Amino acid sequence: MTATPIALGPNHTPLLEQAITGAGGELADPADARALIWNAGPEGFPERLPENIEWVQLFSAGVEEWFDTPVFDRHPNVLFTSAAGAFAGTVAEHALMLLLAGVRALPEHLAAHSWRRQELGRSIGTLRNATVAVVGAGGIGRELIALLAPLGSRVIAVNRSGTPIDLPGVVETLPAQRLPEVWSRTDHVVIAAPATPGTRHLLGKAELAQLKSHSWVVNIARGTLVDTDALVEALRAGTIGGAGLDVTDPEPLPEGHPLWDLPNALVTPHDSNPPQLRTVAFAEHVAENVSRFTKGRELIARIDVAAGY
Ligand SMILES: O=CC(=O)O
Repeated sequence: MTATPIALGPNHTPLLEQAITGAGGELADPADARALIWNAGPEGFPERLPENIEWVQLFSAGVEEWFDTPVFDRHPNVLFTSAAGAFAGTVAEHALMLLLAGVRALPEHLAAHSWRRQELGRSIGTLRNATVAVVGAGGIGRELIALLAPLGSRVIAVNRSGTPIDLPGVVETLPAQRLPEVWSRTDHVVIAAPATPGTRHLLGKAELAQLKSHSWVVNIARGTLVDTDALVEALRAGTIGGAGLDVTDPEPLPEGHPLWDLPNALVTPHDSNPPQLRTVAFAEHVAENVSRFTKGRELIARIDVAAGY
């Protein structure tokens, strides 16, 4: 079988070159290639792709910043794929870490300088039999559900269509339009949905007001899905248990922002998928998609331009 010409840019790395050539591709210039593997953000992306490019693989799982560019409109005949799913394992692990840290009162314990056993112990909750709403049951959400199930959590999964998520631990799957029902029914919330105009501030003042005083909110998706000011207000007032945030709005979260100092906020700097893990996972994703492309099979993580992710 002849190798399929694939272009790589803007950064050539031995790992990605190996992923391409090992999966049936051969490195080529964009002018001669059938596909482009792009391992950076929108800046520097070619204004017009050569006509011969049929498929472009993008570098991130969330692609909302690409929707702020004319790239999709300019190339209506090109298939774009994201890295959705490629980093799901590491991001789900991080989400579980934030949720467990919150529910088991790790921040209070870290802040303690004396053996206040009775007082600290009172803040500890459990994920066993707790209802956890996983808002956005795509790649990350599903990985997280698989981690929550052995802990005995009862998951309400929310996805766009409401198509039942057939995984252990899921007690109910709801379509996105029934999200308003979820807040008062759940103990904790994990946000794992893509950033689209429709998901902006899906957790705001009115929604936070329906959560329980022990509820932890974890966001590993995008900061814009949560109304930051409303969250800060709820955290200050103690009307929810706390928030574990790998993503914030704004991002980077400026020094001096209240979220850094609130005792019931746990912030990590969007590093649930750090470079040393991302590089390897992205190369595996590229190898899988190049292999599919060379065999004429359907690619994974196709971007649905109309849906916005
Ligand atoms: O946030 C990181 C990504 O979307 O890949």
